[in-house]
Amino acid sequence: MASRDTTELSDVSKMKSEVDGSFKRVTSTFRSVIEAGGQFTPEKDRYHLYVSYACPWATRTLIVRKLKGLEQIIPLTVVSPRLGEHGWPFGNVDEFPGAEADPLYNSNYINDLYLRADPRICVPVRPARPAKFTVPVLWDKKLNTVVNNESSEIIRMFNSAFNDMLPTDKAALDLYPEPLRAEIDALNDWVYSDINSSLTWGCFILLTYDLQTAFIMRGFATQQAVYEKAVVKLFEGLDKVEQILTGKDYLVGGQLSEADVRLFVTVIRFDPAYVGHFKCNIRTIRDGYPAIHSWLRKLYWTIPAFKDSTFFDHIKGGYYESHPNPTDDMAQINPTRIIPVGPLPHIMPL
Ligand SMILES: N[C@@H](CCC(=O)N[C@@H](CS)C(=O)NCC(=O)O)C(=O)O
Repeated sequence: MASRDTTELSDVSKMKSEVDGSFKRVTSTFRSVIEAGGQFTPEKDRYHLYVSYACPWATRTLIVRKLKGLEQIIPLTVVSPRLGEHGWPFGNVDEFPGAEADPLYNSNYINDLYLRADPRICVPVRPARPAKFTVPVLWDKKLNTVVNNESSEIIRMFNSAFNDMLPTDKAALDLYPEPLRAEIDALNDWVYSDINSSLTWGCFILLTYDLQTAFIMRGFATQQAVYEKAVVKLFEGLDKVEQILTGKDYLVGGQLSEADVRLFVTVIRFDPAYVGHFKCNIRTIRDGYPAIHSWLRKLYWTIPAFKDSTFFDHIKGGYYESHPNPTDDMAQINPTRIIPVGPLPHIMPL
């Protein structure tokens, strides 16, 4: 958990519209750590994970939970992908295949959980919705609070905090291995201080952040110039990933790491959602980036944690059907709510 706080670089909920149509971020709320001897100790069935399959950040936690075999230790609840004016609805409020009710408190919205944890956090951020309550949420059933709502930190906890309870092979799987940590931490530092600089070779985590940021900026940008700058930068980033992945199966150190997880959740959404919804259409992954496409398909088709955490109906529902309040700035992106059928298939075979 050593790396610097880069949350404000990744969290759509922390962004505020600027005059040029881009977005600015504010600081996160729940940043506790599960660790032996701490307030939140590693325990079976003490914690509960709330996610949306639509959300790339939440999907990071799903993939790592599954890779590490934490399904029996940390139960999961999936909300409806249709983010609305009251936030993320549970399945009892907005029926959607795969969306569930809240088994702990029968909440209507993810917001209810945040307010249960801290009634003071209902601070207006955008006029259309009174507050921003994000997924993923790692909830503590013992203290009735949010442990952490920052995916990059949750996946680090999942990577190591529960190892004593896991079978040897799962405990041995290290997605943040010691020899790579300095590199990853340095990258996060660089992102924190200089996100707008051009990308550096080998900055895998940085690149993931930058791609996510560019997607968001491009999608939400209301000004042509901001859009064009962001989309060009995004594709320059993809060009570099393409070179990095040429002849390789993984991003860092010849092994699966959190860098792959963090990039996968973005790239898997690219052709089905970002190309159309966010006008990210200079090239597609399937037609423009053979190395990325091969890496993507190998992860998806050969490692079940990746495929089992990917639900294209939720992804498309999330992007194309969310934000029904027409005054919400994000509602401007797809006011008709029509969901494109393609591309078919959503992911190509190996
Ligand atoms: N930094 C957070 C970002 C989480 C985030 O932005 N989640 C979005 C969905 S992709 C969300 O829940 N937004 C709620 C809203 O916009 O009201 C993380 O990585 O966990």
